[in-house]
Amino acid sequence: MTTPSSTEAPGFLAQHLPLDKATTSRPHITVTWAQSLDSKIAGVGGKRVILSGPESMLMTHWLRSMHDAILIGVNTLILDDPRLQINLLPSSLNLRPPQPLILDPHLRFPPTARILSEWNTKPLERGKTLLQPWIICSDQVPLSQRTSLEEEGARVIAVKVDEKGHIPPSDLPDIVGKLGLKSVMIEGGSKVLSTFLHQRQREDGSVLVDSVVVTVAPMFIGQGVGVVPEGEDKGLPPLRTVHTETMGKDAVMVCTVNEEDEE
Ligand SMILES: NC(=O)C1=CN([C@@H]2O[C@H](COP(=O)(O)OP(=O)(O)OC[C@H]3O[C@@H](n4cnc5c(N)ncnc54)[C@H](OP(=O)(O)O)[C@@H]3O)[C@@H](O)[C@H]2O)C=CC1
Ligand SMILES: Nc1nc(O)c(N)c(N[C@@H]2O[C@H](COP(=O)(O)O)[C@@H](O)[C@H]2O)n1
Repeated sequence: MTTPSSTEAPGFLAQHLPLDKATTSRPHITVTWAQSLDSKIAGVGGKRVILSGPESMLMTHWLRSMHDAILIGVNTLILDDPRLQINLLPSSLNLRPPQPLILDPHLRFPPTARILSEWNTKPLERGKTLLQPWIICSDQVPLSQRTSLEEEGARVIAVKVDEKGHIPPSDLPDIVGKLGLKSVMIEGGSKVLSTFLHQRQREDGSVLVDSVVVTVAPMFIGQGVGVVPEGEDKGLPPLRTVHTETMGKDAVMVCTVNEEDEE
């Protein structure tokens, strides 16, 4: 069993993930979540549940610190009002905070969201513990709406969407590459996890998702939000576990997508 250090990234993460925030031109994509034993990531109506114990939560903050950006869907932003920071790690390490990225095709982002209000009200923390929230929306959103959110302090990036109105997962490497980001940690929620796991390949034929890091907490949620939405459990990629670690009460699995493992 490992208790992660607050001054050094857990060795198993350093071994398998982009500690140096990736050096190649191909952005590294990690998909991660915390789940219960009955494969739920939140309670009824999307109510946030603290699944991770202190040890695995610290690991998640190390994982965040190892990526250039943290990406979530807009529902998670609205339901959880997350910080997406690395505040469990000591500030003396002077780690650059990861860039918050929100997938929000219709620009439903509430200007009251904590990641924006803290950016606006704590100017001395900018670049230290806080980065400006970047929101990726559809290029069909009227310019006036985009400008209005930019005036509130966010950066809005307009991109083409797919027939479902989603930001196409296969376009993400290109989108983040153009933004100068070399690695992205996708934290959820359920719909975003599902579309990214289902999109098996990049345009060059390589796997879209390089790493999957799952925290399994020894608890049952019962009714709630599944890792992927109901009915979307077909067509998920074969995973190969490259490391399992017990952290406090939780198990943390590091996996890769291995298409050749599929029967
Ligand atoms: N335990 C854990 O580790 C985590 C749990 N959660 C939980 O997840 C829940 C929210 O999940 P969920 O409701 O599924 O919502 P998501 O957070 O996955 O957001 C989904 C929305 O993102 C937009 N979107 C843009 N591009 C895409 C794309 N490619 N694929 C999917 N969606 C896209 C859509 O917005 P639009 O509808 O406007 O088109 C869509 O409805 C919350 O309850 C939260 O607590 C979240 C993160 C981690
Ligand atoms: N690793 C992990 N464990 C849990 O138990 C969780 N509920 C989550 N949720 C994710 O973390 C976000 C909240 O982040 P902050 O604490 O505000 O930094 C939440 O929105 C989910 O993405 N993760």
